[in-house]
Amino acid sequence: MKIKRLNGLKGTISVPGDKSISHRSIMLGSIAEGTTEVHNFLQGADCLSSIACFRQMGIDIENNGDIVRIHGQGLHGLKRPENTLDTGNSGTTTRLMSGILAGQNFDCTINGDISIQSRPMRRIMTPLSLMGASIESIRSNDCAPLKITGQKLHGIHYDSPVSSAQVKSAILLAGLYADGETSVTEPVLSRNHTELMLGACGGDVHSQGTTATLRPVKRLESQKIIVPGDISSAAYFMAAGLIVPDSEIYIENVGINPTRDGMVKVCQAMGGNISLENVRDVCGEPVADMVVRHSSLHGTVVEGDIIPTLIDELPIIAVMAAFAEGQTIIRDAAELKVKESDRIAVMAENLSAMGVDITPTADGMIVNGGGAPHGARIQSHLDHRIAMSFAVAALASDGETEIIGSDCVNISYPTFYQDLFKLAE
Ligand SMILES: O=C(O)C1=C[C@@H](OP(=O)(O)O)[C@@H](O)[C@H](O)C1
Ligand SMILES: C=C(OP(=O)(O)O)C(=O)O
Repeated sequence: MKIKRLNGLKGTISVPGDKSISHRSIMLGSIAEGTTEVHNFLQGADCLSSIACFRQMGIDIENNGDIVRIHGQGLHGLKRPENTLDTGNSGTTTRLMSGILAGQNFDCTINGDISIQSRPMRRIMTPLSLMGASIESIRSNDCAPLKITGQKLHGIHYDSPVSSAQVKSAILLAGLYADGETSVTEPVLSRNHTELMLGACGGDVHSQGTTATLRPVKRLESQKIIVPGDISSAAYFMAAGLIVPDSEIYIENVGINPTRDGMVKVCQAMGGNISLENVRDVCGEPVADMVVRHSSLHGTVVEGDIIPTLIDELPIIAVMAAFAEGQTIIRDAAELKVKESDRIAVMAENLSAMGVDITPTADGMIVNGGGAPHGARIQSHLDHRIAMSFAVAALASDGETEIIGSDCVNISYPTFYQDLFKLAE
């Protein structure tokens, strides 16, 4: 993909459904009683991996592109898969599904692509083992492939060393199969979609501060789920609207759950002209429309409790920092190293190639903005968030940018390039 500078992005955009909520709709729908109907399901490769895995366990899932219907078989209705469950590129599928598999009455193996095979799984293996699960890293490297032999589980209280919704959710989902109460305390509150969605389908779940507590129930009920637009996908349009001169973009139907909305706060802290309209509730999740106008940005510090609320947006925040006056410091974000790529190293490599003054640190990066980034050959490292971030950077840079491995946007946003270039017509 080759991209040149553009001016004046204008128009209305509706980003696809939230990835986190789409995954959870498949998992909870599969173990609920009755048919779960999902509207605005994200048809990205990651969520299709979740569908494929639960189909392999005997769940009938109809996907007509507009509406996904999951014919749930109840908490104990999954069947032993004949083959390895393939989670593709999806950390969310791998970790959340492991929690469910830990409590089944069968054994199975799960594995994913080369990136998944290097992402840390010890973070779920430890708490699930404390619950009585049998979960083994087949290559003894704490990564997938994982062999999981379902067991009778017991409830635990777990003090998680990381603020990770995937860890928290794996434990809570296993807790559905435990003989007592399960609770998780995390250092900083991470996204709470699992708690909200479990509550909506009849789960007994309570949150207080950074602790979520679940008691097992006999059954979960199916739901109609309307998935809000993904703020992590909207983030590229927020950034594009702010850094591309003469732009004004209206982004419709964006989920603004307070455990996910750090990007809006950072845009505003950098001087971005971004406002929320029509704030409403859709299926228990807050949703808004956004108006974004080109702005002169200045540097900021992104650290502490806000980090989990924008963890996937840090690559595009680093791009905004490159176009802002002054210094931006990102810290407390060591988690970036264990995503689809090492997002600290890859942002440093690629922004440097564009002539940006960036220093990677152990838990983030320091970007000195105000230069004039120029086009370059960008390696996506097959990380969708990296490809999308540099497509936006390219629009405001001199010359031409080539993104190698640009197709990986398919993971979370298959129509990304069409949607972006439509705003320039
Ligand atoms: O629970 C989820 O849906 C997700 C949680 C986050 O990961 P961690 O829990 O590993 O921080 C995020 O990066 C990922 O894109 C989706
Ligand atoms: C980290 C991400 O997803 P996952 O962990 O599900 O692979 C992401 O989408 O940026």
